[in-house]
Amino acid sequence: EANVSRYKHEFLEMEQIGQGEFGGVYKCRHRLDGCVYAIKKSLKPVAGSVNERIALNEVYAHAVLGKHPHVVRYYSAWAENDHMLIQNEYCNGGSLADLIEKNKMGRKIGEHVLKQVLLHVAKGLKYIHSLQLVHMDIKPANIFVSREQKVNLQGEESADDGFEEEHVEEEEEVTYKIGDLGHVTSMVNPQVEEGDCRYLPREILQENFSQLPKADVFALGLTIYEAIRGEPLPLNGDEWHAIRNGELQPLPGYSMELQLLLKQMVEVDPTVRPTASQLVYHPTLCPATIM
Ligand SMILES: Cn1cc(CCO)c2c3c(c(-c4ccccc4Cl)cc21)C(=O)NC3=O
Repeated sequence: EANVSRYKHEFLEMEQIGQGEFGGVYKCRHRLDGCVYAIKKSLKPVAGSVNERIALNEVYAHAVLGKHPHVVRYYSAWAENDHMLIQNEYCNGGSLADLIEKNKMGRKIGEHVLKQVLLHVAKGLKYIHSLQLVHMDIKPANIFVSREQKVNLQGEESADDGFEEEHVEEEEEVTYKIGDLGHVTSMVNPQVEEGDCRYLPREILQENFSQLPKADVFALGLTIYEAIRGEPLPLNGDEWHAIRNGELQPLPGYSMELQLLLKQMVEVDPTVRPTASQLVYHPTLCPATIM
């Protein structure tokens, strides 16, 4: 009936973790499986509207993109009482935008952290692009962080002769995941709903959709550039165009190889930008093989 709510019936709402014109995002515990999920609750879009296309894009994309360590996992979506709800994997470490915000005051985000972000998101993009899909809204707010305590008992595999010191090592494993698939579209017959213009390459604005995967690479390049500088990117104007002419500010304190890679990723000509696959195997990002 109209007012039976699956949301209330199946989930315990713990806290609101996001707010937008679309509605809200909530951290919820499933009453049956006891797991925590992120649930976005938005007003049901008007049939035939752009918002409906974005909402359907998101669910179709999640259904196709299934399970990947660097793409936020989808569980379910449903409609109730004029609302649309989508239940996703909860990432407990906030978003990259939160990390940038936190580092505004304090010390800068370390190069090794940024290389991890770049590598993980490139792996997620490689997977998305391998399915002939493109994300089209890569930006700090759509990269989520999962932190897990990894406890590995040393000596457990050796014969337990009673003399082995049980050595427990606490280490935290951080995983970066691509979220918010509302702008995902097909590479083949694209229905491009432009993402955030701060991360949009010029060719997309000019409706040249011949190299869509390179738009994701461009947006990832500017995402890392912003994480380094800690300054918001321009929405328009001369500074917006300067960046699209490949003019990036020097980034003191970061290696030349990383700065060159970022410049390559935001190249004017999309064919010059590396593919996600080339990024995954890029020597700058691959942990140096100890000779
Ligand atoms: C604002 N906000 C904060 C978080 C938690 C980060 O620690 C968050 C998540 C998601 C989403 C989200 C984005 C787009 C569509 C659906 C969802 Cl659930 C939004 C989120 C999502 O899919 N998974 C999240 O953890």
